[in-house]
Amino acid sequence: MILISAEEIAKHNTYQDCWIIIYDKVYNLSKFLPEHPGGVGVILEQAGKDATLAFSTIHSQEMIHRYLPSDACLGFVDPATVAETSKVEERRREAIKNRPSLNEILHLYDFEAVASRILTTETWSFYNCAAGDEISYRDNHYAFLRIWLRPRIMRDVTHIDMSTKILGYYSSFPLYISATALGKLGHPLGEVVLTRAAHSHGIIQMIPNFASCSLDEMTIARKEGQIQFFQLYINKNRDISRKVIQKAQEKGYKALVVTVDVPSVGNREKDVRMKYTGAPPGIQNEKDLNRDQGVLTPEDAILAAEYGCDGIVLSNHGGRQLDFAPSAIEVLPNVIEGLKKSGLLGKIEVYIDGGIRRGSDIFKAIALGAKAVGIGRPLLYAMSSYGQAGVERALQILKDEFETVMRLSGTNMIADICPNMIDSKSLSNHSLTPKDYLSSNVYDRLVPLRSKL
Ligand code: HEM
Ligand SMILES: Cc1cc2nc3c(=O)[nH]c(=O)nc-3n(C[C@H](O)[C@H](O)[C@H](O)COP(=O)(O)O)c2cc1C
Repeated sequence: MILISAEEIAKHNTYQDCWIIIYDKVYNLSKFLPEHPGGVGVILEQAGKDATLAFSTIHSQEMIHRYLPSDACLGFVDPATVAETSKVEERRREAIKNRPSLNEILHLYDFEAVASRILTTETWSFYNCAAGDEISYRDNHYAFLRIWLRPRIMRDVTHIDMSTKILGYYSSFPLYISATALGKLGHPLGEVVLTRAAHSHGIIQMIPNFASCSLDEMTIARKEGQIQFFQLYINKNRDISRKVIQKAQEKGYKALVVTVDVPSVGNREKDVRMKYTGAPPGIQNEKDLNRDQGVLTPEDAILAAEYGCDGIVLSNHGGRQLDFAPSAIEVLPNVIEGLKKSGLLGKIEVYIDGGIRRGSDIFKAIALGAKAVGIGRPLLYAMSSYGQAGVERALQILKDEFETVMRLSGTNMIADICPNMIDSKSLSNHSLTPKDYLSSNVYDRLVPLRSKL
């Protein structure tokens, strides 16, 4: 067995001379590189390094034998020379190897459990964290548990049409992908994975201003006729924002979604603690934001309508900004009522996000007056654990659950889902939340430092 030191491998890191490590074996990819169907760049980023993780989230192991001649394998990396950081990689590699198969995944919490093992501690903390004691974050989910259904029977539910329109654009069911920054922390292809899955399911993706992928990468990934919206943080220097908007328009994004709830970044303790042990690059960019406040009250909803917005997203930013800001689902009835009283209902579309984990959550939001709902973390977890196939499965699970709830509630189309299909009288009574073991089993508790003493 030929052993090659990590130091030696690191020297072969160029286009002409490219070695990488996959599953402890060293490969000379110099000849294969120009032919790699996924492009030269992704492999060059790994040149001279252990590429197992990047490789295994995209390819199966047998791909190597199918595409590379046997003499491309030069030997094994000498384990004695592997740096400490690779032990982290080793843990992640094991987690990928031992992850359940996709058809064993039954609900969105399964993705969260798998991702918590696969992601680096830093990325997990960034994706999972929320503000303060994470009360708003948890209540985003719990609030849905305070709404019950009022199913109607003796109706013909043979044909269910889940399709709807979001700002006039078709969506196969009332869900869109919310903007979440820094997708490449979780998957080498980043947001492009979400773009492709959104297309497979006929839903709209909201592209984050702070995407890891360039606008070009995401535009190229877009299929003919696919609709994307662009999320924008307004920069203090308005000229910069104007240029970004112009570029987004040129690239064919159909709507601009202005995030107005981040005048400064919330106090995200899980993430902050991780920064002491080394933050993933780029997160600090989030500080460079604008001065407005978020839409969580009827007053601001009316203001947004008066400013001429076509729609609003009720959101507490996934509980990542102001702890004890109410959940979007809880404020939804008040906002609808406020718009109605001002004669603005019907002039502006209302969307919500935060804590959507089940098809029944979507149903409850529609019944209370939302046009559609957005989803953030669960898709990041699905993407990080299983790539595009994972995101597609997550969306399919939600679609199937939603269809079942529609059918068993006696509704055939979205217009049938109205306030009297649900019982929301306990929505604002926070002491009446039932215990949800699935959600609490994957919740990553904030732990005081005492645990280290
Ligand atoms: C042993 C070396 C490798 C072989 C034989 C290989 C082979 C292939 C093949 C055949 C494809 C076409 C798509 C498919 O059939 O899935 C592909 C795509 C791709 N590969 Fe590799 N690859 C290798 C290494 C890597 C590495 C190290 C990365 C690092 C991230 C990578 C990233 C990608 C990406 C991003 C795509 C495009 C996938 C997509 O667009 O969906 N590959 N590769
Ligand atoms: C990791 C992460 C990054 C996010 N980045 C952004 C962002 O860049 N811009 C934005 O407007 N919202 C951002 N959000 C908020 C989401 O758009 C959305 O409001 C939230 O994720 C919904 O809650 P959920 O994760 O429970 O589905 C982010 C959320 C997460 C979890």
